[in-house]
Amino acid sequence: MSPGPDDEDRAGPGVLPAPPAVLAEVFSADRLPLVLEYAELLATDGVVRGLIGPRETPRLWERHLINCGLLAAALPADASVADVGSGAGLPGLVLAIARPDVRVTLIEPLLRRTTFLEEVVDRLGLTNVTVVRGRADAVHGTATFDVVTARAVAALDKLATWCMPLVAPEGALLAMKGTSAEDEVAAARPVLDRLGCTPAVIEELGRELAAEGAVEPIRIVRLSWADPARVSLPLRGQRDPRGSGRGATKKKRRKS
Ligand SMILES: C[S@@+](CC[C@H](N)C(=O)[O-])C[C@H]1O[C@@H](n2cnc3c(N)ncnc32)[C@H](O)[C@@H]1O
Repeated sequence: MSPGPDDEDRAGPGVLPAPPAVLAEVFSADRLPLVLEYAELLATDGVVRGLIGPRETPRLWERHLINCGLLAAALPADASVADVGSGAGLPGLVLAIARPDVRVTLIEPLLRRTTFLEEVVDRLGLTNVTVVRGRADAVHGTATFDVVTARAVAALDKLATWCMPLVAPEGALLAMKGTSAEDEVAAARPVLDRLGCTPAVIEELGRELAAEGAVEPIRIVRLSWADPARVSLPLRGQRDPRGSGRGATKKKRRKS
């Protein structure tokens, strides 16, 4: 599922295929121009700057934008969302485009990537996105979120250790995992138990569209706190995320 890391060939931009008809079933009509513009930026700047592999351009729609767009259906209304390891913005930027009601924080340590993310946010005029340059654990104790997302970042045991401290007591980690989901859940079980998670739930999204043959469904692993009343999140400073109602408690935007 990786779009091609930095060490992949820095080939020129590929040709972005015409968007498939199903795009209009995943994104509302008023958001389609933003998805098209983002796709163009990924296929051009994103490839030239080594943020997405050139071999991904032909499958940008199905494998990346539609794949991430399907996750939008799993977000509660007005949720605060943190996308850990956003890379070139997948799935975080896609979620922010698909769902203007949610507030998305993109957490990404690499400067080259956060620079691109901030440029895309400015170009698209997205007002519901915050870019944080740093590793997930640097945000521990400063903010919690209704939903934490991650795609192609780490195995589930490591991912849960990085992400669960960012999950609000009633929130959830939604890890996009594909066919490895069951194996990863089994391997991570001791870590998930130790963290205090509910048993992991594997969900499939996009089934209806898949039945029409239009898309591949996506598979996510959902992790929540087993006992939200007793969640003890490591806090720095004075703010208690649990007392702040829904959503993130702190926003950082660091210009590179
Ligand atoms: C393979 S890329 C996937 C990018 C994107 N999620 C996608 O699906 O296209 C993994 C990303 O995770 C980031 N990353 C690695 N460790 C991280 C950590 N501890 N906290 C936040 N991001 C991390 C990397 O910098 C990289 O951008």
